[in-house]
Amino acid sequence: MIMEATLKKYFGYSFFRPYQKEIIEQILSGRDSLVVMATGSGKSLCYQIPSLISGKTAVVVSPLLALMQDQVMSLKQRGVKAEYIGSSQTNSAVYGNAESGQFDIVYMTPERACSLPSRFWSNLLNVGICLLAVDEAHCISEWGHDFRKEYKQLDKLRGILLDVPVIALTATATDKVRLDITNSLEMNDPFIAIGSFDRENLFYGVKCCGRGLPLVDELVGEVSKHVASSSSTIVYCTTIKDTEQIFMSLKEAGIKAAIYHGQMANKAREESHRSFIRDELLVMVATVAFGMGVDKSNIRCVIHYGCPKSVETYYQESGRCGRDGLASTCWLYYSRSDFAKADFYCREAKTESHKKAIMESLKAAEHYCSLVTCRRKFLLDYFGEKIAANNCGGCDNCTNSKTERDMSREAYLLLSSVQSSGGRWGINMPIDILRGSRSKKVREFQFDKLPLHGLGKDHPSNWWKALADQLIANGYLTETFKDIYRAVSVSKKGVQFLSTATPDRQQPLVLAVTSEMDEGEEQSGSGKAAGDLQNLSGPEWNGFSEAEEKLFRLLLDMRMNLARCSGTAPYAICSDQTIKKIARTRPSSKARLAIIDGVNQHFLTTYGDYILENIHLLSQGLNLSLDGEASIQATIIEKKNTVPNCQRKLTPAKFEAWKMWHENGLCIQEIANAPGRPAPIKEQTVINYLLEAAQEGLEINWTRFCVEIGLTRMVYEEVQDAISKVGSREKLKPIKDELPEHVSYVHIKACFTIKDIGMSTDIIPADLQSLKSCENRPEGLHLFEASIDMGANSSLDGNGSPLVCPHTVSSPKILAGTKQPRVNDVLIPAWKSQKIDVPEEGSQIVVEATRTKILEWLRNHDGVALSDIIKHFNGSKESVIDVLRCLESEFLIFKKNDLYRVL
Ligand SMILES: Nc1ncnc2c1ncn2[C@@H]1O[C@H](COP(=O)(O)OP(=O)(O)OP(=O)(O)O)[C@@H](O)[C@H]1O
Repeated sequence: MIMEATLKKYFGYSFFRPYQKEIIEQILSGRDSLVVMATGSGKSLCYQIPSLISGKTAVVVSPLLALMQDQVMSLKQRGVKAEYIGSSQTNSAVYGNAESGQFDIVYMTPERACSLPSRFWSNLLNVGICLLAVDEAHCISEWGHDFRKEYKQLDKLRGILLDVPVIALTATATDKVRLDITNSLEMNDPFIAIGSFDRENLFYGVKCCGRGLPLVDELVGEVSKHVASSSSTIVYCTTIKDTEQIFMSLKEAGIKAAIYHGQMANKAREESHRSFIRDELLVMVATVAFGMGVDKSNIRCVIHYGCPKSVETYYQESGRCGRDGLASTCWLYYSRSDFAKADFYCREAKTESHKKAIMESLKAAEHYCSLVTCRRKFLLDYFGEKIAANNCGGCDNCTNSKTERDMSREAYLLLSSVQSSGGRWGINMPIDILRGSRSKKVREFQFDKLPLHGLGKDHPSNWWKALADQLIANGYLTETFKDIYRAVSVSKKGVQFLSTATPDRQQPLVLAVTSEMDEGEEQSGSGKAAGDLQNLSGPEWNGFSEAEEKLFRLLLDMRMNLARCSGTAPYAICSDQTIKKIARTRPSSKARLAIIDGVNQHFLTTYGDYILENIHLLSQGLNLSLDGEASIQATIIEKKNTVPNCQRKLTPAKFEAWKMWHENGLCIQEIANAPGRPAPIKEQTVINYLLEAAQEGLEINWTRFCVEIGLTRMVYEEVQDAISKVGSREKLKPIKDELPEHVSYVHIKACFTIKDIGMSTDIIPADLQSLKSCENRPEGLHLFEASIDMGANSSLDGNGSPLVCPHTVSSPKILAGTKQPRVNDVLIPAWKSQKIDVPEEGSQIVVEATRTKILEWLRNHDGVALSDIIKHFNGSKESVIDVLRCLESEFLIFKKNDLYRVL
């Protein structure tokens, strides 16, 4: 319980993401842990929360000072006592305070950690260390892509910090690297958590500058689009020269950008970093020296200018956008000449095997560039994660309509040319032969005498290279490396193809016409991708009205001002995601502001009043009502298909069930027992019908549906966790086995549907008690009596889950002297409220519901339902709820599983 309370208090979140809770539990129990989870998946919380719970210091080893400073800045904005020890630390008291355990979290580099005197450690041990975290732990391994020898020496600390659990964290680690980490840190039976690498909110796209496309112009256009919408972009270049060139091109186009590379002075680099993370400059043009662990959560786009050196680095660098979970884009711009940079990348290699590893990495990155299939699938596959679907809907290859055609003749020519030239050259030689080159080499080997010579003149060289990529990807050609040189030969599959072919007849071979091949076709344009991004962002933001969009922008400006006044970065105050939620719900009180995801105690107490005042004024100016979630919910629903023309795929029984629920407003239970049926059907069957209707695109008021089946956001998160653990959705049973009893198959199926049709989880009530039931009724239906449910209109589905029929409840007994509950009052779901026994008039002494009294009473009771609180305070429901809301917003109490507790 304390874990959730701590999460909300300091970070403002109501739910843990997959694995976070288990990892924290393991660390708190003293067990070493290795965490391999995607960039932005929330690894940091795993070492931050244990310290806040245990009251002991967490020591975090992190590779870069800039990264530590960012982390410390963000943590301070959350009310966490954090500091770093390092050369740029200007506060001389930090060292002493750290040693005496004054901080929750202390950051330091590996060099610093290994050079601190043993007295520091023994003093800190005396006051208490809860963990030693090694962030970016792949730096330990020579097999990792950022090897740092200082990381190798961290094992020294194990001898000093006896019994202190070590947690190593990284976003990318192959099996070899994982083993290196656990061995090097002398981990003892570590708990290993490996999360999914899928970043669902990221769109992946590649652009190639075949046909002399003005790539830089294209890039400038893309960046200016993001600047226009006030969002941040990183452009990664492979060389300092490119970095300067792109920086200048942006400047010429009037785009202000920061620049960052290794030849700049430290101070200038720091200034660039600072102005980018504080949103003073929205674009950063940098070499890959920039960004390890950059914490800025609102980067909307990462562009790579030039093919990266490996898939690992690409995944990590591109993953720096969209850390707040909002839709973001990763573009890779490359030209074929990038593929000839092997010697540039190999210059650091000291051994043959290292050179080989670099070449293999480069080959994989090139493969990513020339893919014609799903890019997400490729990336996940690369990290050993299998997905069944071939179309992710979130990459250029899956969203652009692909042209395919039979290329058997061209394939025949290329394969023959490779074979005739002996299969020992790179792809350029066979292509030169086909294109009729009379170069010295061609003549020297008499390839100009081959019958194929000149037969491929019709296509430019890059056309043939694009075909070669596909033949390699499809296994007709094999590419091997010798030193930094590559050789292409015909594979077994290719030989088979050739053996059945003649110059005039070949077996059909249908391949994609890539942008490099199709000269008449437009390149996959950024305009298209922008549309695709909308799909990724989910319906919640598409439901923004113009006025709400304006409010969102104004609130971003307000956050910028707050950040400037507080000397911090805007994202450290709260994420864009949280601002969007505020713009959407427009809370009128602190209590309502507090329940928004991302709003923590520090934020509420420091900025709460100011923000509420602004929301009030700005909403008034824009003619927006406060507490507007319901109206937005309606907008979202309106946006969905309201015309039930999807009847076509539903059987009459299913469509009828949907109509009864949606149009006639009957609840699930009523539909199951509808008069006129020869025999009642199971409620579970009705639910399945409704879910199928939703999948067919019919409108469903999800909030109402969730209330009826008892699905809360917590249950949804639990189901997502279970899916991650099981690793597949194919079978329900293993997922159900991972879940607590109260989560039924019905819940699991509903979660699947919500996710599959791309609904935002915001439509799922955070808790059922605080729902305003009438807002969830279909338009024009007012069957619900304004009443507290005292009746027994609850029933169980096939799995023992409560089903609630909110509007078929009996009238409550209302105490004289208390106010009649209004339409918008809190609904107590039937199954929760059955045991409420509202006292008869005058039968009890009235206990006044004041802050102090409620707080004191809760202190003496561990976990109390709202109904029992109301009962104790003599049913004076309205004031009880008001007081509870206040106490909740002040983080004095919290609610979990519908029970109130003191924090
Ligand atoms: N339980 C949660 N609910 C909502 N947001 C969360 C949760 N946990 C973390 N986040 C947010 O997700 C974002 C990324 O988290 P974090 O910085 O910990 O990622 P990370 O895995 O350490 O990434 P990297 O590998 O890049 O360092 C942050 O903005 C963080 O506040």
